[in-house]
Amino acid sequence: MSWGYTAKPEAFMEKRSSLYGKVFKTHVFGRATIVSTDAEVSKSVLQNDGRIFVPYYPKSLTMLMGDPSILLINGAPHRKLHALLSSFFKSPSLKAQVARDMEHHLHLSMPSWSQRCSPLRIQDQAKSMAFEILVRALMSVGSGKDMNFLRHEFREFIAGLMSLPFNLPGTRLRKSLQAKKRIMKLVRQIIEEKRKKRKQGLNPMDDVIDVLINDSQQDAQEEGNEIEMKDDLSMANTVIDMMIPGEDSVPVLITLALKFLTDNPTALQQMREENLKLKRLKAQAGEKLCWTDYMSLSFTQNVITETLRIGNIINAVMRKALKDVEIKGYLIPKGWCVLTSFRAVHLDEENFSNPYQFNPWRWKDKEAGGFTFTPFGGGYRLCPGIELSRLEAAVFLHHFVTSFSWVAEEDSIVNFPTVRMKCGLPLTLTPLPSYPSFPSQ
Ligand code: HEM
Repeated sequence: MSWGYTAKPEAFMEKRSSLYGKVFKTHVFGRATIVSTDAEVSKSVLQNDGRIFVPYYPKSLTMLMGDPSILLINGAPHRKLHALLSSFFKSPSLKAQVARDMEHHLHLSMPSWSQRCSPLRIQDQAKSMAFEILVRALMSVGSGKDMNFLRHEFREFIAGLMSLPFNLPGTRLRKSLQAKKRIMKLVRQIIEEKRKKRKQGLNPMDDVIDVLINDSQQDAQEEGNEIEMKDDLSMANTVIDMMIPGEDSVPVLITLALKFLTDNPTALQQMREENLKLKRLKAQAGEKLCWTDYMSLSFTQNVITETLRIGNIINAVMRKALKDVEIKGYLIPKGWCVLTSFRAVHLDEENFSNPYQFNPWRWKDKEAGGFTFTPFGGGYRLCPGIELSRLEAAVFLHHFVTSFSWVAEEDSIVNFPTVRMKCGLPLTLTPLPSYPSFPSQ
């Protein structure tokens, strides 16, 4: 853990890899653990479904996750839920909504940013926007009382994810569990209202709750069962647990991209030119930007890819072996944990030349895939939010780099327990001649 707080946490891995090879034994959170910094071994671990490896999280986290939770379930129920969510998150209608939502939030916020005398903490702004967009995609709650309630309670809930696992009055974990109960109550009310509307013949597919209700109704019909209360409970749990990986990662991606661009003026200039060109073309054609336009900005996408590689928003994932298993000559004994370090692979010179250099050009004409590049994990648990995350970041970055130039205050990246900018990346902004970004709104 002490390595985690340094600027180079992978030095923990490098030291041991140099002594024992790319796969070695150690203790993480007090558990006997095998660490893999080898892309091939990590690939095999990630590609194995719940028969050999199951997800492993610190105890406080599992106590806060629901039962069942997408992050913990295995086998056929997991595959079904993962497929449902992935196809919803990939749908063009959701992407169009997410792009519009992000534009809307920027449209409301940017005028006040351009007039500020004090620096703007970009991480806080991105966080607030990404939270609202996520909640809308999950349960169609818009800005207002319920959104503020969810924001407050969710903050209280996640504060306990990495706490001591004691559920006693006054402990951090107990406070987080209580916050989760309050969120559950609201989410269950939303589910009930949606069910009532369905009885009146309305069957929208606007958000994750709609997708889950639809699925539970189909199951019930096929099996000739009544919808049970436990269906709504597990649905509420699924929705809340999806907020855990979804909430913080996109704003950190946006903030890190701006940090790396600040440090690399040539990359910033190329990205600004690419985005200004698109903006001019659209203005000449009298058209608004749509989600496919943002995704077609190749250099911007390369900046996002390189930010994911070097930023390592999710450093690693852990699995527990259910039986003895041998991978590439290494024995992983039953009951042991495996930590697949994405960070070590992304920063390994064997996989990327000058790995510590932010170099978006390395991705020119190159697929951002394979098992040496796994910011979104891989195999059965590959993040369903991949495309949405890239889209949100691209929309934010488009409007930001074409509207402002900036000077950044001194700040540094923190890598533990989660990746973020220590001071939220304070920027002093100057509007560019191309500002405002939303002439047509
Ligand atoms: C930059 C942004 C993001 C990064 C880097 C990221 C990374 C990851 C990684 C590494 C995993 C794999 C975990 C494992 O193997 O145990 C994962 C899973 C997951 N992510 Fe993301 N994520 C991002 C954004 C999102 C968003 C926006 C959502 C939207 C709701 C989301 C929802 C999920 C879910 C539900 C899972 C669990 C999938 C499963 O276990 O089947 N993520 N994410």
